[in-house]
Amino acid sequence: MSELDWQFAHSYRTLPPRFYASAVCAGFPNPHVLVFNTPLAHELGLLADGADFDPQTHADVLCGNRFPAQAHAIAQAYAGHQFGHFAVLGDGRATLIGEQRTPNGTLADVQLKGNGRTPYSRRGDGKAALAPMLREYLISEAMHALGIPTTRSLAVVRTGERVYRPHWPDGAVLVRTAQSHIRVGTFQFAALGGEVSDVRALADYTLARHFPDLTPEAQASPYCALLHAVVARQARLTALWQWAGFVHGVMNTDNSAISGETLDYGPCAFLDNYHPDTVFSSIDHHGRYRYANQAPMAQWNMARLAETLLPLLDADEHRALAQAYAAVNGFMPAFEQHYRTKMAQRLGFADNEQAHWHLVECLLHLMMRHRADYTNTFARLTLAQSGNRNTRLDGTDALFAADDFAAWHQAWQQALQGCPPDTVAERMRTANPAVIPRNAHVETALAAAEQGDMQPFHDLLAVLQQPFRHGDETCRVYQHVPAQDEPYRTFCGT
Ligand SMILES: Nc1ncnc2c1ncn2[C@@H]1O[C@H](COP(=O)(O)OP(=O)(O)OP(=O)(O)O)[C@@H](O)[C@H]1O
Repeated sequence: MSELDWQFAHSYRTLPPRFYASAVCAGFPNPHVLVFNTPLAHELGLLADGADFDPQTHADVLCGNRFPAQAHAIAQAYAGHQFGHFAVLGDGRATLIGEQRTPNGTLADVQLKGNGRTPYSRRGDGKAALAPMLREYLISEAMHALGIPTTRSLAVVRTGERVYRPHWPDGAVLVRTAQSHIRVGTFQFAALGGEVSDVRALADYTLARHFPDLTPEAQASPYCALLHAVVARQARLTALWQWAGFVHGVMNTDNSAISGETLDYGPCAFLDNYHPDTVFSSIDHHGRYRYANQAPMAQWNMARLAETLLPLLDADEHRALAQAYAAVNGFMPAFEQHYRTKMAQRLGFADNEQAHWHLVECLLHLMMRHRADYTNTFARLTLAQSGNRNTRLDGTDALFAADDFAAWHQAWQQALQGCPPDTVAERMRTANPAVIPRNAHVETALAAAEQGDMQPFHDLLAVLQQPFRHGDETCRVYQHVPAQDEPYRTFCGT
């Protein structure tokens, strides 16, 4: 039976000691591995291809009861603006056990989430409940399959103890991997002590780890280049969220990853019917992180990052500010470019010229007016364009029967004239997912898992791992849109 081949680096520990604290092993009574991501283990170099592996024999390591011999477990310090209010935070329920050297030469953080208290836990228990950890596994893997940069999920381990939450649910640990867990909030933490040398140390570390082409050795203005590079990644990420109809729900600066990966799957969810004001988080009373506000909020987070870098940008305050403004102001044009291109592809266009974008805008407006389902509308158009004209999908009937939609459809088909139909259909099939992790289906799978039945979870996961299989019968079950009482707001726990 194979072992997991941990090849750890501990580069984060080269930062000044105030950036982290040592973490200790957990003592869970009866850990049981519920789900293990074998393909990801291969990608990370943890398992050889074809290896005979039983994750159960690694339950103690995967839940944090025992650290691998090569581990130097730490909790990372960070700060963050949470719903606009600044707080000093840190991993209160997470432990970085090491940075795995992957076969392609990069480092990937291996972090346990929910494995108990750390020096940053404040009054929290450091634990996590089963359903939210399985939810993070499911949605992060769905995001990955959709081509959206994200932290990944290696395993979920039920710990064998109950945690103090409503209904005393089972406790669990998620094993999460990431290009890194450096956050905008990590830079805010670095700047907090007032030592420019701390910000410089973190910036240099970030450059070396994520942007090796931009290091001080390679660039005249490495810190300005770093800011531009992070802005570019965040702009692309946010555009992909908008394209997919993903509402992150808690875009605090401590959840904004410098790597440009989606981080923290607490109150997130995907749109059912299209409406720009959709909010899923029950604590987001003013809609700060509503669907339509995600790009401005991501840009706001970039401004917070820029503030921390000001002393490194230029000795002259005005010149530093000018550089910061220029970088942060680059967010919206980059976002628009990515978003419009992806949305034009949804309608089969290769480019996002104004006339094509106008068609997208008009369709979104019609979808809002007719309360049409976002994903299913594009999936139905895709099937129709592929010659499958009679396929009806939930949440699209009112739209497709409307006169204003017929006029739009005619204009769209006219715009497509001259484009090879097969190319258009193929472009649409790859730009429009057939399935997304709809809240209702996710909740059903999690409820079954809480009762000890993991089959619905695995069935849903299998479909989400191949989201572009239009017309597939298995997909159809998950294209069903259950009736909603609340039109635009859904509540989901974290
Ligand atoms: N049960 C808990 N015990 C201790 N600290 C906690 C607990 N739950 C959350 N925290 C801490 O509260 C802060 C905000 O929590 P949030 O839910 O945004 O993060 P998270 O989901 O725990 O972690 P991440 O952002 O890494 O996914 C973080 O510093 C987190 O570590």
